[in-house]
Amino acid sequence: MSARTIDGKAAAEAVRAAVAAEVARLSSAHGLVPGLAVVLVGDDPASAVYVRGKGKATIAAGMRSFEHRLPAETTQDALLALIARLNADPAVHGILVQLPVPKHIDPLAVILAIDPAKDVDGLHPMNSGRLASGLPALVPCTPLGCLHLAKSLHGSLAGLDAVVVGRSNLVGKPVAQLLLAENATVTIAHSRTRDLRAVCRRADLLVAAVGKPGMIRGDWIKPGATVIDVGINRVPTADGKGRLVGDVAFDEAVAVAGAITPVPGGVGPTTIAFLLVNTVRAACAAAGLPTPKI
Ligand SMILES: Nc1nc(=O)c2c([nH]1)NC[C@@H]1CN(c3ccc(C(=O)N[C@@H](CCC(=O)O)C(=O)O)cc3)C=[N+]21
Repeated sequence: MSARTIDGKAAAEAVRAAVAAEVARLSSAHGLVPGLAVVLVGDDPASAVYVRGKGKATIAAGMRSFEHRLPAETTQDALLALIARLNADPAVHGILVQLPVPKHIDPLAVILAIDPAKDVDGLHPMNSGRLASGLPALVPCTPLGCLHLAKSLHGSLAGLDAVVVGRSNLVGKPVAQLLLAENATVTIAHSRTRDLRAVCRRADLLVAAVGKPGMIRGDWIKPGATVIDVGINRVPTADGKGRLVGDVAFDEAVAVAGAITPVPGGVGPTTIAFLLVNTVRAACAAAGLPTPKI
């Protein structure tokens, strides 16, 4: 038996179409054009690709895109000064500073400098705390994408055994909070978890967010389980170009799982789609309009 491959690209396209429709409505009914500022410090080529992808998707949805590419030697003070300007700019509703930042910059200082109302990455402790407390919050985009894919497959997640492998502030912890809010029974596993294979094998829904290519093997998966692979790892190939693989050994897992997200074409495209959703939500909140239903 072979698992169903979940089409993240199609799911993302549907979300982006809904965003574009909502943006058109906001613009004609309220003169509100949501704006997203993306800040990239340094010239990491992989990061530059994401920034370009985000900029294109933002324009295609009818929103404004503000890109700030700063040299790698930019000081922390200069970056904080830019964030202060973006916080004060009424045309900017969402701010995303691409991570990682160069070593001489403290990422926490950057995250704390962003106005929580514009924090479309959901990394400010105000937003992560609100999420954990069950209050309205801006939630990180990758976890929103994971939840969207899991819910479109399962409908209700209530009572499912969900195992999240990875405990980052950007993915592991918020995805666990979202699953808990959907009434799943949630285990957060990580590199120090004893018998990780046995823990993973209990999962009806397995979310892999560790950043280690192919670490989750076929025999770690309960037959018929849903597997959401968040890993985006570039591994070398003979032609020198490299290719993207997830944290799950896909060829093994596909023979065991009930449904699985591929890499690329799984969670990645939904991340960008929910970045647009978060920007529209932030814009509506700033304008005193109700949260849109997307
Ligand atoms: N503050 C911050 N927030 C982030 O959300 C953030 C970040 N920093 N730093 C880098 C990572 C990485 N990331 C990706 C988003 C989409 C794809 C994506 O769309 N990937 C495509 C393929 C892209 C390709 O082929 O190169 C896919 O999986 O199908 C990948 C990676 C967001 N990140």
